Amino acid sequence: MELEWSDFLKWTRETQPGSVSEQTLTLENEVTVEIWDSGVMVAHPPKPGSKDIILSCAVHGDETAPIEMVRDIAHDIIAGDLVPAHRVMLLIANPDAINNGTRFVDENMNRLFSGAHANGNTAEHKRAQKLEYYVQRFYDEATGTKRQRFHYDLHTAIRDSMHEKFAVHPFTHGKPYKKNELSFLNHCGIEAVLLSQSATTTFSYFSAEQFEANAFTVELGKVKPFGENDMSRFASADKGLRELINQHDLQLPEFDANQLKIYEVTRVIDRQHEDFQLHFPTDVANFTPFEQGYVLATDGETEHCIETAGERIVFPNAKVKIGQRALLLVAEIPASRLKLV
Ligand SMILES: O=C(O)CCC(=O)N[C@@H](CCC(=O)O)C(=O)O
Ligand SMILES: [Zn+2]
Repeated sequence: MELEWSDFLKWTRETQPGSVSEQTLTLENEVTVEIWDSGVMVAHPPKPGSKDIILSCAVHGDETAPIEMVRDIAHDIIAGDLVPAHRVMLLIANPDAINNGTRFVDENMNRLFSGAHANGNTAEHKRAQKLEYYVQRFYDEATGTKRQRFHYDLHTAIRDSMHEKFAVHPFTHGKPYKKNELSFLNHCGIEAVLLSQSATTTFSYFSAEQFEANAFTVELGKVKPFGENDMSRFASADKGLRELINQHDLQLPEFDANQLKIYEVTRVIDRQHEDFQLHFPTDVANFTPFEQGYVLATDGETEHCIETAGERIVFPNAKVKIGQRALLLVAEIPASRLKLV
């Protein structure tokens, strides 16, 4: 399949990952664009700034709004309308799942990073391994000192949410949270940050843990089919990410704790039995609180209840495979409790 530079998403959807030879194009503005694989584009100006920025989408194939955002960013770079000041990698992670119109084909790709891809042999396992390699290569190929690494893994959620836009901050293993990163998320219209308290096998945790990248899973709204997204609802995130790319030294307002809700993950409930049921309807939004004692789920003989007042539900999903996360419980904490730098 001949590479269609002007329609990276279409070409990606028509091309099998792993079947592509690398290609390079130098634009009139002297930005070099490289294609490393289906869905893998790297752009760099002749004198890149200090940031190495990764934007990924379609780790879940039916989360179309971020795919449209990344598609348009790729298009605007190729057209010369968005001129990167820094090295940028754009990833369309799971083209097969996009074509299938589903979250995944065989295996949830966002459970296959940090080496978990070694436990199976599906196309998603192989692609996750390749994506890890591309991330490593992208960060390793940077030259110059004092590099700042970024990875925004863009998603939309299955349910409505009391915070339409929120980010999951991968577990820091005790390292402090960065005020300028929280400010940037806020600048992108993110209303809440959820602090993960354990190692995971998500894409953002991989980049944060392996490469000390400022990496986040960013939930920008609700899953909708192509053509049904109101892109005006994604405008702040789109603007912020484009500014990160095309400004040498993006100036951000001071971190304002009043502008961002902070939640800590209090419990991760993994499905253990075939007989797993959630005891609230599908239209209950993420971050909804329940009263103490409410039985949220039964898993075989086990009941999962609200243990402390103020606990809220996030990402409930009774259909996950046994052993995978079926529900997160979170609680709001004051920003004053955070170790910040
Ligand atoms: O809406 C849902 O239930 C899932 C949305 C989603 O895909 N969330 C990510 C979060 C990843 C993280 O915890 O960093 C996922 O479940 O993979
Ligand atoms: Zn997702």
